[in-house]
Amino acid sequence: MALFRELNLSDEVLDSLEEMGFESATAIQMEAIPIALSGQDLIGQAQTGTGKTVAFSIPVVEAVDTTQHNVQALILTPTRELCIQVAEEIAKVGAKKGVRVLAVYGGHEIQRQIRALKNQPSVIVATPGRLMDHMNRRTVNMQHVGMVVLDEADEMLDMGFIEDIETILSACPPQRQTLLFSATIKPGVQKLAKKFMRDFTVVSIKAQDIMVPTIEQAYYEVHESHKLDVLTRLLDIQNPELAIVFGRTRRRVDELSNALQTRGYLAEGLHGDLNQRQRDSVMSKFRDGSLEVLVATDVAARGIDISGVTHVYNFDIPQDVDSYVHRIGRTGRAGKTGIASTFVTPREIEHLRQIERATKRQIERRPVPTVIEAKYSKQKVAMERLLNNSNLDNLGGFRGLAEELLEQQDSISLVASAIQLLTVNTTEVPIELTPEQPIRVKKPTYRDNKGDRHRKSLRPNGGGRGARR
Ligand SMILES: Nc1ncnc2c1ncn2[C@@H]1O[C@H](COP(=O)(O)OP(=O)(O)OP(=O)(O)O)[C@@H](O)[C@H]1O
Ligand SMILES: [Mg+2]
Repeated sequence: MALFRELNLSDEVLDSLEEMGFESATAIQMEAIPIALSGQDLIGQAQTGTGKTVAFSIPVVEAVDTTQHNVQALILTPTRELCIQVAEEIAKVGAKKGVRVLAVYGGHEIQRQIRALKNQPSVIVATPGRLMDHMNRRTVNMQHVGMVVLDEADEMLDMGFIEDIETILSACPPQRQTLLFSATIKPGVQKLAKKFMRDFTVVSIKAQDIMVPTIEQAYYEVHESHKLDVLTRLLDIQNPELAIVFGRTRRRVDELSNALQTRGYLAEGLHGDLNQRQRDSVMSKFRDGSLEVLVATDVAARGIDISGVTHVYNFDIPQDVDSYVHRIGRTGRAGKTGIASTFVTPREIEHLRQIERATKRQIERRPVPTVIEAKYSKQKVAMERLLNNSNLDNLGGFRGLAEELLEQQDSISLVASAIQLLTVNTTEVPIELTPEQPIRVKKPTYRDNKGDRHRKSLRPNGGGRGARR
């Protein structure tokens, strides 16, 4: 590993990186940063969670001239949550240099964005739809944009976004530098990218290494009607710090998050039908740990970086391989370990095999855990909670209460009763979810402006920007 100090960066950027706790550069950072600093166009592909954001944030920050008051760099992201996250990361890298960064995304009050744009931030991070809105209102000036980054580039050049991207790029100066990043860049994307880029360099990891080695992958063969029970058993047994559960549709996410709440889990849903305030609130609760389970559509599949996510569950098997790679990549980030479990109905086994072939990794089949195993795990967790209660030496008034109880009952019965109460079994409260159709054939998908994925066949009047609005 190379140190950032060896990469010829400005003192301000080095100071910021130190503040962030980063000393050595990851592989993609080591390779991509010098190329980007030399002014060349670049496609950067590296596994999920390996620091692509910093790999483009550093060249962005180095390129900014803070004495100029205009927009000099533009970063595009496919979802609002990622837009906010990337803007925060660039602001951190640019902190010592005093780089001003603005996140411009849909669902956020537009007048406030217009006022903020008038202050001429140096860097804009945007979702395409909202940026186009500002372009149409002439509330953003892109004449001085010297650098454009497409994060999740393959997704951005996918059919749902491509027209917006073309419009945005043609509003930027042609001599600008263009950087593309994603964990999944297929040759088709490179071909398409030629349209937007000058002579470009590709920095890429080998195809067989696409899967992050620190993510343990397993699947469970489960009938549709049995998925909820299996999920709650796994949650009890695996006891994640934070978990993301992916469902196929918005309805699925709503039903599943309600069901998990009913069964006593701190769970909430995230999808494109929620308003932005709800989306922000769910994300901030998940980030600060007051929510343990985030139930989401593919809107949370790409780029989202939350360090405590130890487990990912594909409640519904993802539509395609890329979605699988990105979804499970929400765990096992920055060298940490993670566990990804996928539920597969009997008719979807062939689809799972396709994913295995494409990722060149066998996904281990695991037996569905039983009620007894789940119960035993819950009891173990309860016992650990009693034993490791950090207040054990400082129970004050509770000791008096305990003495009072011990006058009436023997100690074993009382502790047993405490364990029982701590493991109240809400886990198997019967709840019915609306079944989802099994996935069999692979169909192209598109993404609407709320960030959710749809089958192409559902798309009204066959395409174009209009269909997403
Ligand atoms: N040089 C570094 N040293 C230590 N940690 C780092 C370094 N660079 C980035 N990180 C951390 O690694 C985590 C993952 O980074 P990032 O979100 O940029 O991954 P990514 O490659 O963009 O993944 P994805 O493909 O899922 O978007 C972040 O928490 C980030 O702060
Ligand atoms: Mg990323």
